[in-house]
Amino acid sequence: MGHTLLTNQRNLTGTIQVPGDKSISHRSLMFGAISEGKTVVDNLLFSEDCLHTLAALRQLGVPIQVDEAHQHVEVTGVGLDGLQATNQPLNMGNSGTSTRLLMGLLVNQPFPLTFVGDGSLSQRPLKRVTDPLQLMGAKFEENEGHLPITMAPSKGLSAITYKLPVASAQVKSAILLAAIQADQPSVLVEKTVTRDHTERMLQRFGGEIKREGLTLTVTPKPHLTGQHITVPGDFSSAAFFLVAGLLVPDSTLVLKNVGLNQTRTGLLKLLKCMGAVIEISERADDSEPTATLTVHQQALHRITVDANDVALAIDEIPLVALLATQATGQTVITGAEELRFKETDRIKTVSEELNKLGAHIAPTKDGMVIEGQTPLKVIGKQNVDSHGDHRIAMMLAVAALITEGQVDLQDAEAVAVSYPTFLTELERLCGGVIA
Ligand SMILES: O=C(O)C1=C[C@@H](OP(=O)(O)O)[C@@H](O)[C@H](O)C1
Ligand SMILES: C=C(OP(=O)(O)O)C(=O)O
Repeated sequence: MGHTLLTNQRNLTGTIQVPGDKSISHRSLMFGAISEGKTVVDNLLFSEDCLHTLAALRQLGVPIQVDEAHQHVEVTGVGLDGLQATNQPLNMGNSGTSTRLLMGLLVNQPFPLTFVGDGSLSQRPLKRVTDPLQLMGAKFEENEGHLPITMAPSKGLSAITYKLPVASAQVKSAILLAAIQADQPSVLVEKTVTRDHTERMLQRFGGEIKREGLTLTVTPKPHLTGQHITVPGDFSSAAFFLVAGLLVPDSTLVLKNVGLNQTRTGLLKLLKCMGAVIEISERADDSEPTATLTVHQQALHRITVDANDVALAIDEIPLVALLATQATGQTVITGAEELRFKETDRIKTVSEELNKLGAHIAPTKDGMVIEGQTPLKVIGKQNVDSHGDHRIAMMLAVAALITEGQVDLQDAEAVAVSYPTFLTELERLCGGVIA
C-alpha cells in the first residue's frame, strides 16, 4: 500500500479543472446501455468506480467505445431486452452507486445475476434496495443484506408506492430504474431531498417523471432514446480544493466548469453560514448547471449542521469537519448517521484521523462535535490512514496542507476511486512538494 508525504503550505494559487461528475458518469453509461441508438458521453469520469460500471455493462453485451485520452465514450444502446446473460459475477469493486443502481436497472432480466464487491463494499447495507425491489416482485437467491447477492430471473415487475426509509439518492435511483420497467406508474416519497441526477437524466432520455414536494411519480417507459451527454466537473471533487483555498494562507484558487446542481451544493450553503464568500461566475446550464468558482483564504465561524443539510452535502461532511477545526467556536453536526455506511464509517475515520493531527472532534451516534481554532500540529512526522476511503484520503491531504510538521498519508492511492489525478493536481498547485 502506497503512502504520500505532505507538508504545510502557503499561497495555493492556480486554476483547476476537476474531472467529470461521478454520479452523472455512472448514470450516463447506464441510461446509454438500456436506450435505443447511440449515446455519446463527453468528459466522462475515468475513475475506478465508473470503470466498474462500464465493465459490468460490457459484460452484459453492451458495446462501449472508449477514448480515455479525451474522456469520450460512445455507448451503443441495446435496449432493456438486448442485454446478454453472463455466468461470471458482476464485480462492483468499491462502488456503492454501481451496485445499487445496477440492481434496480437489471432487476427485470430473464437470467440470474450475481453481484460481488471488495471488502468495504461487501459490508455496506443493501437491504434498503432489495426490500423495495422484492415488493416489486424481485427474487433473490442469495441475500444476507450485503454482497455477494444473486438476483433470480425476473417474472415481471409490479409498480410500487413507497416511502423511502433513508435519505439516499442511490436507493431512490434503484427504485426509479426498476419502476420504468413495471406494469403501472410508481410513487416514491423521499425522506428529504437528495441528488436528482437520475430524475434529470431519465427525462433527458425520454422518460416521464413528476415531482411534487417530496413525492415522485414515475411512468413505466422501458424504451428510451440515446443522447449526447456532457458531464460537468464533479462538485464533490472541487470541494477538496474549495476547502484548501479557504484554509491555506494567502490562497486563491479558480475552479472551472463545476457542476452546481442545487441538490449537490449543500456545502456552498454551509460555507456561507460559516461566513465564507465564494465567487460564482461563468454560469451555464445544459441539463445540469455549471459555473466557475473562485475562492480565497478566509476566516470562518462555527455552524450547526442538521439532517437536511447533510443530505445535500453527504460526501462533503468530512470536509465540513476539517473546516470546523479552524473556525471560531464549536460546530455541531447531527443527522449524519448515513456517514457510518460509506466506504468507511466516516464519523469514526474523520474524528480518529483528524484527532491524530491535533483536532478535538468527539464522534456522536449521528454526527460530530468539533472544537474550533485547534491549530493542526504534529511533532516530527505523523502517520494518518485513509483506511482505503477515497474521500478520507483527499480530506486528510488537505488537512496536511495546514498541519505544522510532516504528515504521512497511508493508502493514499484510494483517491483513484473518484479522482485518480488528485495528488498530481495538488502537487502542481503546491509546486512539487509531495513525496
Ligand atoms: O446517487 C449517487 O450517485 C450517490 C449518492 C450518495 O449515496 P447515498 O445514496 O447512499 O447517500 C453519495 O454518497 C454517493 O457518493 C453517490
Ligand atoms: C459514498 C461514495 O460513493 P459510493 O456510495 O458510490 O461508493 C462516495 O463517493 O463518497
